Formats: sequence, C-alpha cells, structure tokens
Amino acid sequence: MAAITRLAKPSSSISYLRRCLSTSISSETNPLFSSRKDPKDRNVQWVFLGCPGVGKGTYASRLCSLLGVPHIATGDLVREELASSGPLSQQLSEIVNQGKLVSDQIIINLLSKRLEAGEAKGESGFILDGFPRTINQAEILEGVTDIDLVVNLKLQEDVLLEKCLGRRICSECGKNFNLASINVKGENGNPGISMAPLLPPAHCTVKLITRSDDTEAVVKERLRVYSEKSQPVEEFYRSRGKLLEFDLPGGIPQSWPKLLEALNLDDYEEKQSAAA
Ligand SMILES: Nc1ncnc2c1ncn2[C@@H]1O[C@H](COP(=O)(O)OP(=O)(O)O)[C@@H](O)[C@H]1O
Repeated sequence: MAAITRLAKPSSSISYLRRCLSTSISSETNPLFSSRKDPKDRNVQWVFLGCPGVGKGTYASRLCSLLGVPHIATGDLVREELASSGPLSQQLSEIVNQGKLVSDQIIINLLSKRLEAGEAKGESGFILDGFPRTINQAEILEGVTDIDLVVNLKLQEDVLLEKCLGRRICSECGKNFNLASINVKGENGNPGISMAPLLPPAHCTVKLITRSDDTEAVVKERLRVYSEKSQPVEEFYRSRGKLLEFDLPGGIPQSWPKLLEALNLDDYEEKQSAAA
C-alpha cells in the first residue's frame, strides 16, 4: 500500500513524453519501445539502484563485461553533455553541482538518444545505472519496456560519504579509483566493514581529478535527495517482486563473488573463463 500512496501524479510534460514513447514514436525509431521482447530472445534488462558512492558503477560495469551488455549510466550521460558545452551544459552544471536531480524530461531525452545509438550498433539488453531515480522515471520505463531485475546495493551512510570523498578519476583513461581506506568496527549488532583503497597505477596518479559534485556539502545533499526522491523507487520495484537487496560485505574482493552468487552467476563466470 505504501508504494501506491507514494506514487506521484506524472507531470504534464512527463505524460507528454510517455505518450510520445508509447504512441507517436514507432517501434522502429524508439529503442525503449522496441525492447519489449520475450526475455528468451534478448539479453538481460537490469537496473542498479543505490545511494551515491555505493559502487553502482563499479559492479554494474563488471557485470556488463561478464554478460556482454552495455552499461548505461545516466550520470555519465549528464557529464558527457556537460563536457560538450552544448546548450544544456550551463543549466546542467548548476543542477549537478547543487546535488539536485536533472529534470525527468532532460534525462529521458539523453537516455533515449543513448539507447537509439546503441540499437543502431546492434546492442541488445542493458544494465541501467542511476536510472530510474524518481517514481515518474520508473513509471515511464515500466510503460515502455520490461525490466527483469533490480539490484539494490546498500552500505551504511558514513561509509558512503567517505567513499564519495575518496573517489578519483583518471582524466586521460577515464578509469575510476578510490583513495578511501574504510575500516568501521562492528557496533550494536551491526557488522563492521573494511574496504581497501582502489589505488591508481603510477601513470594515472598524476592525472587524477575529482568530480565537482563530490564535495562534502554536495554529497550530503545528494544523499538527502536520494532518500526523498529515489528511495520510493526501491518500493516501486519491491512491490512488483523485482527487487534484489544486496548489502555489500566489504570491498570488491569480498563483494564481487557474493554478488555473483546472489545473482546465480557464479557458475557463469567460471564457464566464461574456461571458454576464454
Ligand atoms: N536518472 C536521473 N535523474 C535525474 N538526474 C540524474 C539522473 N541520473 C543522473 N542524474 C544527475 O547526474 C548527477 C550524477 O549522477 P551519478 O553519477 O549517477 O551520481 P551518484 O554518484 O550520485 O549516483 C546526479 O546528481 C544528478 O544531478
């Protein structure tokens, strides 16, 4: 019931977009629409949810390499648009640097363009990272395609902040690293958690940059916005029986095998490496 009472009425611009996606844009030109296929005839269509800093990008991109599907992160699409200095970039930079969400309309446009480009290259399936982030976005997605599974990654809030502040990107190769060394002792029945830093190789060390929205004040605002706007999306999928909750037990060496196990992919990884 909670999920139903929380559903916001779609705004008129979103209803318009939804009408576009479902009627006036034909299945040949709308990749979201055309992806409503029998799951046996296509690759996985998964969504990764989770607070800023939880590691959605890290685990989603590893799974994408394993499953041979594209990793589509709406945060990356926003940053590409920002870097392009196009007409939207000034407006986007203000929103992102305040830790707010970009409008559903802009995000759906960016995502539709990305899916269209992928479809033209023959992509099938996807893992979406950072989308949907509002109930409106989840409803639109539900209206145009079938999501098979939603993975909800979880970590305690003080660790999330430290991880965002430790995040670094190599400005040349684009790889992500993390300088934070997490060591939280277990207390009051809660398990402790340790995460080793993910350090860059020497050639990247001199080229590291920090995302402009990874400052303490902006991360705190993003966490607040997540609990206000995106946590209801968890309930949206939970009530549809699609949500897999995954508490990260530690860094990548501890979490990756456990995640594969939770997804019934542990054998899959072995078979893939044997075939390689
Ligand atoms: N689905 C979305 N809806 C609205 N805004 C988004 C969405 N995805 C990304 N953004 C914008 O891009 C920023 C960066 O996104 P992302 O890299 O996913 O960050 P995070 O580390 O907070 O998960 C967000 O703070 C938000 O301003």
